[in-house]
Amino acid sequence: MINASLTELRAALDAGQTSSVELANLFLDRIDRLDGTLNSFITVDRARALDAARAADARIATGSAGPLTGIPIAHKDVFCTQGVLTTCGSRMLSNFVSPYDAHVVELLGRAGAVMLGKTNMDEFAMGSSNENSHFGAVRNPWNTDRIPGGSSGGSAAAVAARLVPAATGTDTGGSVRQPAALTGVTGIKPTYGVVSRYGMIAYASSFDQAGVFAASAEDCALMLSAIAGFDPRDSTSLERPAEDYSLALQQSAAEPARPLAGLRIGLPEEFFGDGLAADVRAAVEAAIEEYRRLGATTVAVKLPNAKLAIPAYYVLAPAEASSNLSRFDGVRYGHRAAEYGDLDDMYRKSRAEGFGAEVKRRILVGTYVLSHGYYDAYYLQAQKLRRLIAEDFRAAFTQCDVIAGPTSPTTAWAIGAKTDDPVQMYLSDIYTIAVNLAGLPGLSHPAGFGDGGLPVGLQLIGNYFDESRLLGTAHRYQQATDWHLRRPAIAA
Ligand SMILES: NC(=O)C[C@H](N)C(=O)O
Repeated sequence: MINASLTELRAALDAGQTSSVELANLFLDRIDRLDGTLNSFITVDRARALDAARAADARIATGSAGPLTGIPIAHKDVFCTQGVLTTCGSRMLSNFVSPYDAHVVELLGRAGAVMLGKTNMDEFAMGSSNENSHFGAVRNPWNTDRIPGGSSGGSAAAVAARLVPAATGTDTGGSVRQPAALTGVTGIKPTYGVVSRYGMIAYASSFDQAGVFAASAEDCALMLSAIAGFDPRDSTSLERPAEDYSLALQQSAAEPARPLAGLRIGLPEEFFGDGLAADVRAAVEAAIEEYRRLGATTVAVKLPNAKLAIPAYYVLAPAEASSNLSRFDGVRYGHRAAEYGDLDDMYRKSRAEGFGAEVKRRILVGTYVLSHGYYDAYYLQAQKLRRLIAEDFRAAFTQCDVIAGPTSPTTAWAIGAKTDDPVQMYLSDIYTIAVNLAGLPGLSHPAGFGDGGLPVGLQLIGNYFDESRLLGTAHRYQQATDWHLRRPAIAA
């Protein structure tokens, strides 16, 4: 049961072969047993999970279950959960209990999914390795000396280790796709505006987008269908009719032996240049060969400004973060220094104590690039680069339907290997961040293994609102391959 797909779990629940309470206990017991090593959860709420599971079982008994009713899930600790701790991986919010649910939490709750707990993450989603959490580093289930990627590393590691069958994440600059790649699971970040940001603690609001992790594209489609759709409480939520992303997966192919016939895959030369590790390149090229075998054609495309994505992002995201994080002042909620003089001293001490080093670095950078005299030189320039990068993708999509390449230039590195070098850390998102700058959807799926048996991910990038095509493409690949079914020993 621990390796079952969401569809298989649904069938087992509906047939009475298992119950939601049984499933919740099964996965909660795994968390108890294994998460001491992985540290993928910040909060586990057994009592609440079992209450929700009992309610799900009652609903299943009446025949009114939806696709996710009774299925255990976990939420990244960036999503507000009423009555349950929401820390965002920070000391600043280590005592924060939200008075309301995030939109994503509300929708999955309404669908009857059973939240087991909240997953570990880089503080305020700032990081690419999950070493920036106030609650300690998360370990990669494939090799516990390695990082799982970040910032949604807790969700990715928990799904990879089968502590939970599916989980939510957020992707501001790669935070769903990169950890999905490094832990060997499937993850999708939809088009900016497809999922409401209401109740998702803001980092860089023009980039922040919720996404999901699961073993397969098929499972991700079920999760994404549950959380996508217009929400008037988020001003950037798009007024589009809700989509059922599973439908695209069910369509039968005109040519069964070549189910991807007609699909044009763009391969950007910039994604296969210097800096790409040989083992990752080999796995990704083999996966692309498989795509060709399935009927797709490949075409060389150019993203000439993609190399500027990291510098642009690391101006814009900190700028937005410096504004968003100004709300954490110790007055209404969050950490407040125990001793202080006047009000300014209280602010200063509360923020100095509440935020970790990377968060402080970004607040400083963000404040600097927005300041008088530097705004034009940095912030405005970065906005222009953002436009150029989006324009590159627009041009590429006149030649192809999806873009493919590696998700991450390397496999998971050793814990501590990049903590002293923030630029090296930032560069690990070299292939993912351009997608956030453009607001496009992106997916990462397992595509084999590199040196040391560490997972490699392949990234598929789609045009705006092409989530169905991304999921459908990955699904065809997964029907023909079994990388997504491989599990680390911890899940055997
Ligand atoms: N939040 C993210 O998407 C992670 C990205 N590496 C960052 O630190 O900003």
